Amino acid sequence: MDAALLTPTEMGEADRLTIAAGTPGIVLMERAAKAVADAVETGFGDAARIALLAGPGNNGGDAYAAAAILERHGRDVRLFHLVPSQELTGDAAIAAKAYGGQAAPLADFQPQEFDLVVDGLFGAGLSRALEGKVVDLVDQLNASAVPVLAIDLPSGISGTSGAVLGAAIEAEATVSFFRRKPGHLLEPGRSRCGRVAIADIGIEADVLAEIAPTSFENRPALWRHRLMLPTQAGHKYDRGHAVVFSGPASQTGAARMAAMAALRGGAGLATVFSPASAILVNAAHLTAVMLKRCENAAELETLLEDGRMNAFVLGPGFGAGEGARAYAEAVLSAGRRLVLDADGITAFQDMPDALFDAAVAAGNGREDDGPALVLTPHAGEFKRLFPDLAEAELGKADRARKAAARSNAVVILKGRDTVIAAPDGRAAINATGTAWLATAGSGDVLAGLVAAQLAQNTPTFEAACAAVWMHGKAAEAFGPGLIAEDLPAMVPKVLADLIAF
Ligand SMILES: NC(=O)C1=CN([C@@H]2O[C@H](COP(=O)(O)OP(=O)(O)OC[C@H]3O[C@@H](n4cnc5c(N)ncnc54)[C@H](OP(=O)(O)O)[C@@H]3O)[C@@H](O)[C@H]2O)[C@@H](O)CC1
Ligand SMILES: [K+]
Repeated sequence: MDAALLTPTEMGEADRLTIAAGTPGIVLMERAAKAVADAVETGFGDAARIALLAGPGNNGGDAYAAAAILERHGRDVRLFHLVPSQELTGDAAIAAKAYGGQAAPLADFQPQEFDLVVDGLFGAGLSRALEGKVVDLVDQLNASAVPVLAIDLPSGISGTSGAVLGAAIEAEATVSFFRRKPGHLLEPGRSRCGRVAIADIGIEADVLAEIAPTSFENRPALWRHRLMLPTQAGHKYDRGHAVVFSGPASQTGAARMAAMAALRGGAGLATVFSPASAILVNAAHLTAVMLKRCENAAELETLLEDGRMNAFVLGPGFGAGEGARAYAEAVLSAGRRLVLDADGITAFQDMPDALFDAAVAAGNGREDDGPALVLTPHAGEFKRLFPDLAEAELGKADRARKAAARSNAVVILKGRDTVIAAPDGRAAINATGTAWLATAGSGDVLAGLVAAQLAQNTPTFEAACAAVWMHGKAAEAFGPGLIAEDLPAMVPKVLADLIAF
């Protein structure tokens, strides 16, 4: 549960359970405020004049309590309130009463008079879009060069979806409590948060068992124990056999990159299935990866008789047309797990139900492994299979969750904040990677890395999560100037770190 993310509602539940177990809410607020004051001291120690903005709820209460601590530390603080303190209720009212320092209405706030602004306007309780004077204030603050430290979330960011509701503060740093929220990791929330620090305010991890969160940060803690890493005694066939379908002669590179990634990711063997016309081109480039002719569905049926070929990739550079549909359906009905990417996804745009039905049929009896199908769409490909979900007012995690449930597939919805979702409702949000990953062929390598895990019998959701994480780590390890071919070569280093983990 280390990787759990809590939605604002779930965080409220953690709060409620902790209070019910005997810790008063004001104590939690004091601890939250202490964490905020500590973050001011460590991150903004030389800020001479500090403004704290207090909203109408407990986020504002945290601001009052932090102002009191900073003042006791001798800092020059001034508090600006959205509503008069007499209108506050509960713990926020207690904190406001205890603060005896300077306070003024928010209308008097001028960002340029300060070296640091602490944002306690809205946090987990944001329930609608910001409007009116608050939007003007946010715009003015963002346009100023004054750094902002956000309490819990930058005001205006949804903790559930990371969306900007009306307008949102751009923070340099954010202090949150107990566990991250999805909005800290999903864009644009992630960028608005700046550096995120999570403070322990005395909420015990055992509340998570009762809350049963379904969102997670994609970290090794989530899947490391399910990974099948090679053992000394193992044989190459124990590590499975990944197969990648090649496109026609003019577009074979994508399949080879995916196959190389499958091998580097730990598959015992990798084979490219190539149409006859592309055999020579593929042969000229392959060494460790093997090559077999696969001209049509009938030939595929025969090739599928080799039961050791257990994980398939279809789509990278495959080309448009009906061939992809027949191949995908054949692989799934033969009980093999399939990563469907790029052209493989597009091939089903006019008949997504045919794919989903095949995945449901293949998924039966696979409870231990999870779904037989992995879909790896970017936003445009996602829209081809799930046009209604692409347009619905949903956060990215819920969008991917609904797609996974509908298709009975693990869905990797790609982007800077890639989400991996399973039909059972779990969703992991990835945070590894660099801007350099947005490069031609990067997705082909990812598909191969997923297949590497599937070949090694890692359950589908964990396989997808591990592959996405490694893909990002490989990019981080390489650094600037990355092209897709560089990624497989970085995988050994990423695996070494994982094994040492
Ligand atoms: N959970 C924990 O463990 C702990 C939580 N702590 C802290 O509590 C914070 C959550 O507090 P919270 O629930 O009071 O919500 P908060 O973010 O202050 O906002 C609610 C207020 O804003 C209002 N409002 C909403 N949207 C609005 C809009 N667009 N425009 C205008 N108004 C709007 C809303 O009005 P209403 O919707 O009721 O009409 C209500 O009055 C959390 O972020 C953390 O900082 C810590 O103290 C320690 C432990
Ligand atoms: K805030």
